[in-house]
Amino acid sequence: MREVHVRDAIGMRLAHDLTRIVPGEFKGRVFQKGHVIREEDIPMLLDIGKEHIYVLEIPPGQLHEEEAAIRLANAVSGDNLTSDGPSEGRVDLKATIRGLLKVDTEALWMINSIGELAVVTRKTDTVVETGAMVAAMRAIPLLIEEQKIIQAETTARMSAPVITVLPFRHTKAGIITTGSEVAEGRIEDRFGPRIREKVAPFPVDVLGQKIVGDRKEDIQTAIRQFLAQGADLIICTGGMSVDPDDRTPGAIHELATEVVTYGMPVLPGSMMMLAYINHVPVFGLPGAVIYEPVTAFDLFLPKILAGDKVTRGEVAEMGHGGLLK
Ligand SMILES: Nc1nc2c(c(=O)[nH]1)N[C@H]1C(S)=C(S)[C@@H](COP(=O)(O)OP(=O)(O)OC[C@H]3O[C@@H](n4cnc5c(N)ncnc54)[C@H](O)[C@@H]3O)O[C@H]1N2
Ligand code: MOO
Repeated sequence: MREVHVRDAIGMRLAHDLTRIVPGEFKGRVFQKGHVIREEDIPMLLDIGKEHIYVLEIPPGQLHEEEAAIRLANAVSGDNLTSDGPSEGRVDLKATIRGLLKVDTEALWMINSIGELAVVTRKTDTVVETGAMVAAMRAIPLLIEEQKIIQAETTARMSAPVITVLPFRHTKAGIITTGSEVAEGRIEDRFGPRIREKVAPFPVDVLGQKIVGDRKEDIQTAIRQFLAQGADLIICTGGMSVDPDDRTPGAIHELATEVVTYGMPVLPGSMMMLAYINHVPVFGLPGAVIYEPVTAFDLFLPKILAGDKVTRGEVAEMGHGGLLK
């Protein structure tokens, strides 16, 4: 901090907040710490009795925490985000839509390894509401080496973007329910209502539900019919485990252009299948989805509805933290 005459302080930063008091009318902050003094501020400064003020001296090659936070936010922010601040040296990123938060976790790790700065996010692949705070960032010291921010900016540019929110797409879904016990009316179908409940928070139109038995050909005919109707998501239920009547995985497998996985390191829901027929994702949901409140299906559904392609690598990573129950 250095003491300077106000007339010499133009372009310098205030070292602390300045308060004005007008009896009966006003008491509060008129200039904020870090504020860059402009020519037009001088009359007000003199009005509140400040002929001399303390300014922050920023040596070349250093950045004030607020500028550092603003630059970090600009560097990491992708689509559907707005920034808020700086306040107390921190800039926040908020979602401007309801969607799926995507964080490039590797780039984030690299940025946070630079030191003396912090970029903090919610977990990637979480559903975020409009207006929700999804990330916050700051420099740790009041003055930070500009080189560190440049390094963060370079890392962010290579991964573009580090943080983004994907919108949920308008999706037409077809439900195919297998199982002779349901087709023959021995038990009441519980899967249809369950899936409608799971997709309700998203822009999904359910084209319909086809109740088929355990014949592979019937499951495949139902899949083809939904594709012909323009379905961009197909959800098959039941018949996913090891019994002779469990024909769903085979039926999907034969029609699929890509099977991402049959079985995954998540419990409950480990017998789930995810495949693609061209660009249309196809789920095979195990019985556990009707019984358990949260399963593998809940982890994958938002990604699929945001059009985020699921890879085998991501599936394998889910074992860590995949014990949901
Ligand atoms: N020996 C093994 N047994 C089981 C395995 C395994 O790997 N080896 N996996 C277990 C897991 S995990 C699950 S989950 C379950 C269920 O898997 P399925 O998807 O094959 O389910 P189903 O056999 O078709 O049905 C199980 C149960 O749920 C009832 N069900 C099915 N669909 C409906 C419906 N639409 N509405 C109402 N109820 C429905 C069905 O009647 C059965 O009672 O397998 C474990 N076992
Ligand atoms: O597929 Mo089962 O859902 O792991 O319980």
